[in-house]
Amino acid sequence: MVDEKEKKKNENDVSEIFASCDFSSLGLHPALCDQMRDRMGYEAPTIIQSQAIPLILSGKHVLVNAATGTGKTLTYLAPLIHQLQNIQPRIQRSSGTFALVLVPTHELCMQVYETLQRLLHRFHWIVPGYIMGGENRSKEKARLRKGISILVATPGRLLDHLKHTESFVHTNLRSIIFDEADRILELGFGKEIEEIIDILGSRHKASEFVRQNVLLSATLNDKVNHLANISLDNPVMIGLDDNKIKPSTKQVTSLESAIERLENSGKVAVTTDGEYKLPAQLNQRYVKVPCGSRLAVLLSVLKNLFTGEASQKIVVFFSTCDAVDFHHALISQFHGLSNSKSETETRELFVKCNILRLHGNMKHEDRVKTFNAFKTEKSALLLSTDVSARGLDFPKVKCIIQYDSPGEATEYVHRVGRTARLGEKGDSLLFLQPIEVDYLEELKKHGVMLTEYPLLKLLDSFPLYGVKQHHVKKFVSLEMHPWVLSLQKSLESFIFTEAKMKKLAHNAFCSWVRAYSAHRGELKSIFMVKKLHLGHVAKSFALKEQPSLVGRSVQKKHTEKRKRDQKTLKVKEGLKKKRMMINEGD
Ligand SMILES: Nc1ncnc2c1ncn2[C@@H]1O[C@H](COP(=O)(O)OP(=O)(O)OP(=O)(O)O)[C@@H](O)[C@H]1O
Repeated sequence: MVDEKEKKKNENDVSEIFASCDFSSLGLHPALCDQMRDRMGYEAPTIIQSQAIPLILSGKHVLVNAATGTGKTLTYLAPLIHQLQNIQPRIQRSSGTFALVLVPTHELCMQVYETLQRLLHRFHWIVPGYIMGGENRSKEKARLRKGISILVATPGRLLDHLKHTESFVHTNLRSIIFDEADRILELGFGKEIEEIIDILGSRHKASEFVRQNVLLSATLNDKVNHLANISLDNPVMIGLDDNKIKPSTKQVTSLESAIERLENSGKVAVTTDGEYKLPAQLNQRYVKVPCGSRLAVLLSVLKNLFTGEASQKIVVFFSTCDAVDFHHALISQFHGLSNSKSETETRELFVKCNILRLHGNMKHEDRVKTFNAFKTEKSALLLSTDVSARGLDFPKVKCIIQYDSPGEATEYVHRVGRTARLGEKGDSLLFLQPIEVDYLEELKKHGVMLTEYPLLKLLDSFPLYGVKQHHVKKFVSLEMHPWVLSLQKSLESFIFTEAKMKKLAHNAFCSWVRAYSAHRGELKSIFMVKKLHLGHVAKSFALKEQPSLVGRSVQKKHTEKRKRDQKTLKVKEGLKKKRMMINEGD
């Protein structure tokens, strides 16, 4: 009976992801369809693919908004390949670049290139290639001189070659794809993109060809408007709800409910206040942890996950590169509770796992190594900044932990989107301090709802001196939980005795505070740096003492301001806090 229910549920999940047609019915070349089915295992198109591929094939400018992990890469690559293989006589390397795919990060660049290579298996005359920051420029120049038919690129490096590589032929360019369009702009590539579009020709006519441009993301928002308006001509919108597009001119029905065409002016205006699409099978939770206990709780959650199941793939997101480095070093070396009774226990790592790290300050080759390793490993823990948040398709990731909050709701959506891809199950856990819980309201505005993680139950399950916590004593607050206290003490002693670790902790502390104060706009009222207790922040890096930030005067000012603000808040929050404490102890 249970099996039947589960089967029915899986069938429903599948019907929400895949369309009930096959690739050939979308108008794609039979050899491409065979390649996708026989070599890549793609039996049927996803719903977004079935909607967008015919439109892209028709040559229209298209704006695609679809949940993470629904196959947007194939949505644009398959029609590109179909269009290029159709050109007679066959295109030649010497004719240069016919299609350009712009992506925000190195890793996404490699990933799209790899998919492209596999798709082109039966079309050897169409040459794929990539250029990106960190790679050897002269080797790239040589490849461009030989000719790349479909070029995947990051914006900075592309602009560099457009300006300085004379042998780069782009007069035949027919399509530009902006994958993760909003992120390209968020990373500050707006000017580069404008210059690129300037050099490559307007959206209307590049040379004798009509240019087709396509923009895609799981979170199209008003940052994209400018880019859409300079690059798209009378675009078709796919997957955008009516309330995300202004002005909306048309009543939509059936298939058209997902396709809204702006007919009056061809201008795009996407609003930010709409709901984001998240995978329905994603189990989203949050955990409320006071700042000083964050590290102990993170390690406890990880220990539990890696002890519970033999193979686990988990990504933990941090706000800074220094924080990634510190936690990576700590988890790779920390052996557990110093006052634990068992010798063997202390010889084992506290969190036993294969640990990897990824961030923008790493050497390009190391980034590539990590990216490939995490893709192929069956069980691993990846600590990362937002460099992994966009578009990366690591197979079988079971859980996403956002240890440092993401800021914009869009980033939340992309981070959790690294799991629960293409109908698979996945969990996510967002860490929030009690002073940050209003962030849940911010997420709610975008239709993102989270339930609370049963943290005390988890902490109670850890044996301390051989006795399970619930046999010891009831307590009221999380900070005073014997397991947390004991773990925190061990972490602090470990850092205190290791000079290298202490240095990493100091750096991580400083950059974390800087990142915290850099929250933008409305989020500043949720993530208020002046509400932070820097001593507690230091504890979250296992530091016994708070390191100097940028000089005593700034620190003093901060403390005075915090004290003043705290006085005012005290009365208001007193009652609320008491209630919270009692609830926590219940
Ligand atoms: N029709 C299909 N059938 C089976 N698998 C598919 C199909 N289309 C794509 N996939 C696979 O689905 C996974 C997710 O695809 P992709 O990375 O393109 O998603 P996405 O929508 O771009 O996600 P994100 O928004 O996170 O970038 C990939 O592993 C891809 O190979």
